[in-house]
Amino acid sequence: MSDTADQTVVVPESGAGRSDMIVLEGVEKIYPGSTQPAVSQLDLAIAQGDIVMLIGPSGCGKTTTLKMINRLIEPTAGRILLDGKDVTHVNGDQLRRQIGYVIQQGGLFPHFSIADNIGVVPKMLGWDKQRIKERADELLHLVGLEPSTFRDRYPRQLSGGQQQRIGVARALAADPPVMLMDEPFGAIDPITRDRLQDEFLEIQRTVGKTIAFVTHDLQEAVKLGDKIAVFATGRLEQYADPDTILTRPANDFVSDFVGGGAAVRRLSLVELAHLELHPIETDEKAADSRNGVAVAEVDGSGKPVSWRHLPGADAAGTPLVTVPISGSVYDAVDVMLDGSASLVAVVDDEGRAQGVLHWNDLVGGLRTRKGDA
Ligand SMILES: Nc1ncnc2c1ncn2[C@@H]1O[C@H](COP(=O)(O)OP(=O)(O)OP(=O)(O)O)[C@@H](O)[C@H]1O
Repeated sequence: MSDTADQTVVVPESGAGRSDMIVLEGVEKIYPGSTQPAVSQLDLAIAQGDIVMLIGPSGCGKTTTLKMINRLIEPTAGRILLDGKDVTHVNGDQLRRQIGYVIQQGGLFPHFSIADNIGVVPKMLGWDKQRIKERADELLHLVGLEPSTFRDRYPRQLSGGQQQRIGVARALAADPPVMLMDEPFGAIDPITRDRLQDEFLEIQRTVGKTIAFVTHDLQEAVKLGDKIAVFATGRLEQYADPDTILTRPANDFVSDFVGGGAAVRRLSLVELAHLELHPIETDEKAADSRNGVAVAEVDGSGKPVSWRHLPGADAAGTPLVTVPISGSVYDAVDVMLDGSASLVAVVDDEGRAQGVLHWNDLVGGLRTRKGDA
């Protein structure tokens, strides 16, 4: 293609010992009757275990790209390799059994029970009934839905968020190495979406799939992506990790697309577990001998419920809000703004206090990271 000279296509370096699981080489799609390619000369390599977010304006070719990977759409030119094997011309039906696919609103079969929806691919693969049933229950557990409550229901008896969880479970059923996700959380309200994203990351920690994920939402791309591929009409403008996309956009298009607010978006890349937190004390007696330490009142299970003492502030007038240490600074800011609190208690998985983050720390914390970069 003549216009590719200035096209920045950065093939990511694979981590040590990791190979590229999905490789697109010179892939192109020209729809019948169209003169312009919907996707043009696309080179993209996705390393094993990575989540790559495909983002860009409406009509730029994200869904076309995704569907070429599982050959729901046939490329007009180029090669697609899965785990090193050229799959450009293998049987499409067989290929799709090895690739999980999740679409908006789950795409569940309305007349199939939840267990049967999850079991669609295993059934096609000839698994026996008992194995399919056990797998459905295992996956319901994994996506946080109680099997005895949900396995015999029908999709219409589930909320949008629950249907989306089933969509993920169904895609994982035959344990495919690769998952394609087309705006899976697009039709979900923001609070549920946030929770589904957290659960999705948690599941990914367990299953370690290689994932191509289409989204419209830059915040979602930054939160979930190991890498982000930014598309303009039919072509890839930048392919890099979220921090690079936000801080070093490759060109004006990416810069305009990212827009303002990059500093706020970067907050979701700073993990609370990596910050030095202020100490918190929950034992009043121990705290008596230590000045300058926040002291929280705890309930019977050791979870902080209110402030007893705050250095330099009125403990009685300050609400105690908490954020899990697995979260990001973005989550901490969200909790503080939501609770009108100038500080937040960071808690572990059991809800026990680990430390305190102050509103005033935020600027300092980010400055440190910027200095590192
Ligand atoms: N079946 C089709 N026949 C002809 N043109 C198509 C077909 N499907 C998509 N297109 C065109 O190809 C281009 C890319 O579409 P695609 O759906 O891949 O974009 P997208 O980035 O996923 O868009 P959106 O964000 O709006 O979902 C668009 O111009 C679209 O009109």
